[in-house]
Amino acid sequence: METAPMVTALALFVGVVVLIHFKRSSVCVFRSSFIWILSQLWGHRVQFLLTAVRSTTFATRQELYRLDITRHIPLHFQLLSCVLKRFSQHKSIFRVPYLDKWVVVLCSPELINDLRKAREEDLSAAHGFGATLAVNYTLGAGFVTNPYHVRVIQSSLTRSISARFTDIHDEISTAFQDEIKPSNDWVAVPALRTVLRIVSRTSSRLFVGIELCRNTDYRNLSIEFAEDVIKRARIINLFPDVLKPLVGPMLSPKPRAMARARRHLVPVIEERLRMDNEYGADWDGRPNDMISWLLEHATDDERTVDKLIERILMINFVAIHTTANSFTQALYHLAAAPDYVTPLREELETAVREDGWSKAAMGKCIKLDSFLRESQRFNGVSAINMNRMVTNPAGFTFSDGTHLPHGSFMAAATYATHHDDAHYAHAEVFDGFRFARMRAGDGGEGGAESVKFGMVTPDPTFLSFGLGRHACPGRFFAVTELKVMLAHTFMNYDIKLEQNSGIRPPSEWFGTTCGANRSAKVLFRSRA
Ligand code: HEM
Repeated sequence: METAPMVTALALFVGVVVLIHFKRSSVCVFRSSFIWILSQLWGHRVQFLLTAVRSTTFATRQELYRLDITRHIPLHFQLLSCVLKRFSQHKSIFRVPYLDKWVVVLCSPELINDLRKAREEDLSAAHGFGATLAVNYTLGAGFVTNPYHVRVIQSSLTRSISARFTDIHDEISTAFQDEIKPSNDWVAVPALRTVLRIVSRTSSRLFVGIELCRNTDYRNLSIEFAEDVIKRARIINLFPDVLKPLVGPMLSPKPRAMARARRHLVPVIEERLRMDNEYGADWDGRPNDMISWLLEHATDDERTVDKLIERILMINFVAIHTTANSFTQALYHLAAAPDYVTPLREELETAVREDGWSKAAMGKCIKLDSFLRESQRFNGVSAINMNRMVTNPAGFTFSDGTHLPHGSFMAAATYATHHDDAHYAHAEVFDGFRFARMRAGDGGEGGAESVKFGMVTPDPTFLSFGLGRHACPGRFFAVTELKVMLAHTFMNYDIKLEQNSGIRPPSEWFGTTCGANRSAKVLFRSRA
């Protein structure tokens, strides 16, 4: 009985806090939800009309952003992706409402270059990722406060790709054989789920060794944790900051994932720590894997079993789904356009004849590299990349004079940049060897030596891996994995789409995220 007034008071308090929090950002959210429902019912004309009215109001209220009425469209989820895909192809800057904040979108190479050149103390990537992924409650605060895993990936992992190439190739071959049994008949394979298992095994072979990478529960944990982080972060971000410490721990996917990971990783890490403490970091037979690399860079407070497990979960999070989605998209492209297969096979056969299956051979496969880069250009994993927050109390001013205040969030319009005819001829057409031709024509320097237009080389018109100091440090490993997987596929199988229609299964958009089609199957048949 006595608790009733307290519960009512608490409910009122929470209600008021939520209202205050949502006062600014969610007026637009409610309005855009309303617009969305209307547009579902009566078509897109209503949506444009209401949006235009709303944009005018906004423009007169605030002078912060230069607005283009037809392009400043406040929407989220499906509409958000629609906006970011179709309406940001212009040389400007505009902002869109997420459920929890406004995000300023940069649409020209000049503005994106400003973002690339900005000092860390002006624009923070860590705060950008941190807020988007609610890291304090999902991955762990260390992802932002002490991101030493970035150095580990940049240096130790990237340096070890050649030395561990045989393991990468072996794990990919074995995983394909386990997942897609050799058969003279066509076998339908659910593409994305299968690829996720292959990528998870391959990454884990380098990260934690052959035994664990083939353990079904460990493999499922690596896949499921990343999915949980994304889902939970979206929910946690719906709450105002003041309530996050309350709901964050309740919704956190970390405790369950840690408990599950401990079962597999504790013995391995304890033994490694024991050996390192006894013999230093140079003992014979010390595995050349992620655990060793982390220990080489970790400060004392990070050298505990739990902290190392947490770090491995973080690395799995950034490494597995990105690569699996990218590969599945490329696989769909290849299955939909089998004419690419013969030139790809010929190129690979020549390279392997000269260098065997090695990193050097992969480096010589310019057409393969081009095909993968074009697939990234065409789909990517997100409509916007390079999330940053303005951390300078004085705000941030772009080279064109646009000023954003402290606390603003921004990102680069990747999809729109990639699909702009000003940057790519016939940008809406998938042209697998586009970059191979560009590379050959690169001032006569073309061929394997030229890194320009190569898959791992970001530039202001190719943003799949970001750009500048925070460009994806795992891209060298990811690209090696992607090349070996695609090469293994076309050398060992014939592939086609289920209906043999030549139409690539459409990507699935959720807000700004672009995923490979989850339900499509690809047919595989072993080559004679
Ligand atoms: C095809 C696969 C991949 C794609 C498309 C991709 C894409 C990206 C993008 C767009 C960013 C943000 C860059 C920016 O903000 O400027 C990023 C950051 C990052 N990626 Fe990747 N990534 C991939 C694979 C990997 C792999 C395999 C690893 C690790 C082994 C990895 C580790 C990271 C890390 C640690 C960051 C944060 C970098 C920082 O904070 O400075 N990624 N990635």
